[in-house]
Amino acid sequence: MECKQVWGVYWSATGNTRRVVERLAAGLADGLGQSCRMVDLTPQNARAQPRRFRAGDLVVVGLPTYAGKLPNKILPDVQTKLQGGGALAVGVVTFGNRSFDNALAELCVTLETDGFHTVAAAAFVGRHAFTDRLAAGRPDGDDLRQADAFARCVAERVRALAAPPAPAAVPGDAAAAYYVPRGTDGQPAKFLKAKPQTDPGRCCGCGVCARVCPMGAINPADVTQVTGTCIKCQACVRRCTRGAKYFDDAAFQSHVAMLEQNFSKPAENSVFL
Ligand SMILES: Cc1cc2nc3c(=O)[nH]c(=O)nc-3n(C[C@H](O)[C@H](O)[C@H](O)COP(=O)(O)O)c2cc1C
Repeated sequence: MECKQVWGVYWSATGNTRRVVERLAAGLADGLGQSCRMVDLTPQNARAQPRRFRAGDLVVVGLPTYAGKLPNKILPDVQTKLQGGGALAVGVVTFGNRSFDNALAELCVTLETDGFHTVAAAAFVGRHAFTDRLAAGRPDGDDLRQADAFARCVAERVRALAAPPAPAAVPGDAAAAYYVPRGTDGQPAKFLKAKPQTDPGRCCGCGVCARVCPMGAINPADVTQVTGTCIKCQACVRRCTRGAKYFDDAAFQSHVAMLEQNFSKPAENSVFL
C-alpha cells in the first residue's frame, strides 16, 4: 500500500513513550522514504483538538500502561479526538517492567474503532515512572535498536500490502478490568487520592510542575496546591530540577516497594506483526 506520510502520536508523562514512538516513526519514515511528523498529546490543551488522519497516512500511536490498561483519564481523548479515516496505525504501549497486561489490546481495539487499520503493534519496556529500581535507563540503546528492526519489518509489510490489513493480533483482553495494585502485605493498595507533596525547602516556585502536569491539576499560582485530578503520572516529580515533589502516601509507597521486590528482573519488549 502506498504510504505518503508517517506520523508519531503519543501521550507521555515521563518521556518513555515519546522516545519509543519518535524512534519508530523515524525508522518507518526512513524505510518508506517519507517524511515524519510528530504530535504530542501530553499537554491538556493538545488533547482537546480533533486529529484527523486519512488513507495514505501511517500513524504510530503510543501510550503508557497504567494498571494494566491505558490511562483512564486520557483514553476518552484518544477515543473521541483521533480520527483514523482509513489510515494505517501501529499501536505501541510502554510498561514499567511488570506487565503491559491488557493495555496493547485496549489500544488496538480503540484504534480500530477510531477508523484506523492496525498493521502492527508493540510493547516496549521503560523505566517505571514510580521508581528508578525498575527498568532504569530504559528504553536504552538495545531497546531502540529493537525499535529500528521492528520499524524495518513494518515498513516491508506496509509496502507488501495490497489492501487494508486485518486488525493486528495482540495478547490481552481490551474489556478486562484494571490491575489491582497491591502492597507488600498482599492487600489492595488504595492510593487513588494520593497527591504530590512539596518540600518547601527545595521548591523555588518556578512553576515547571504546574506546566508539565498533563491534567492541569497543580495550581500555578501556588504549586503546593493540587486542585485538579492527580493521575499519579509522576511528571511533576520527574521534571522538578530541585527534587521538591514527592509522594509520601503510605499505600503508594507500599505498592512501589512490592513492585521493587517482585518485578526487578529485566522484562523484554514484544512486537506483533
Ligand atoms: C499510574 C501508573 C500506573 C502504572 N501501571 C503499570 C503497570 O500496570 N504495569 C507496568 O509494567 N508499568 C506500569 N506503570 C509504569 C509505566 O507504564 C511506565 O513507566 C511507562 O513507560 C511510562 O510512560 P511515559 O514515560 O511515557 O509516561 C505505571 C505507571 C504509572 C504512572
